[in-house]
Amino acid sequence: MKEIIIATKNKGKVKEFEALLAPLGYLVQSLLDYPDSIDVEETGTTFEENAILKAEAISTHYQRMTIADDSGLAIDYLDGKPGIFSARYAGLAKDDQANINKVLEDLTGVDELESRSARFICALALSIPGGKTKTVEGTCEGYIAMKQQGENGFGYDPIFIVKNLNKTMATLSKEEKNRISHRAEALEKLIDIIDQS
Ligand SMILES: O=c1[nH]c(=O)c2ncn([C@@H]3O[C@H](COP(=O)(O)OP(=O)(O)OP(=O)(O)O)[C@@H](O)[C@H]3O)c2[nH]1
Ligand SMILES: [Mg+2]
Repeated sequence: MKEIIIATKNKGKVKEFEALLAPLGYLVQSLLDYPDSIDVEETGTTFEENAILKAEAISTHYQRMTIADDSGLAIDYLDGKPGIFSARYAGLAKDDQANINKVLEDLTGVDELESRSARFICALALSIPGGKTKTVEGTCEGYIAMKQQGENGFGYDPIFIVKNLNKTMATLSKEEKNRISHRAEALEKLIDIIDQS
């Protein structure tokens, strides 16, 4: 069994990585399995920089192959915000509902769906002890809904309308989300790199 650590404490991400990697024969662990793990500060200025910081710190600490995910929502009308600050947009508490409320408030009066365009971005970094860190990125295009809908997923999923599907990410089953998400796209690219190395 190939073992891999996902350098995250986000339960929503962990579930998605497990669903995507287990069928490929990976035994997935995360920082939820290591509650006393080191804290890595996200001091980078891009998703990619933050993913590298998290992946390298954890792979060095545990001497194991590690993937880190830094991701978020970029809204065109807000010049790319909340961006790398997506998890803490409404404050340090990382409260998904408070973050959703803040985005909906920020877009008050923006009534055309076309003007509410946005994308999810996911940067993944793969760090293998003694090796050179590799990075990839995936995106998922869509629009910010006028109100939230759906219970599935996590984060901003209830207000993110997936382009072409015309429904929010939180109304998709986990299999559907894992076919079209920014995370799935990035992970597909990363698996190709792992297979070649
Ligand atoms: O609706 C969503 N569907 C997604 O698929 C998704 N992916 C990311 N996000 C948002 O972006 C933040 C990441 O910030 P982030 O990469 O720093 O992660 P995090 O702080 O939650 O955990 P960690 O991995 O750093 O431990 C998250 O908290 C979410 O708010 C998403 N929202
Ligand atoms: Mg984080």
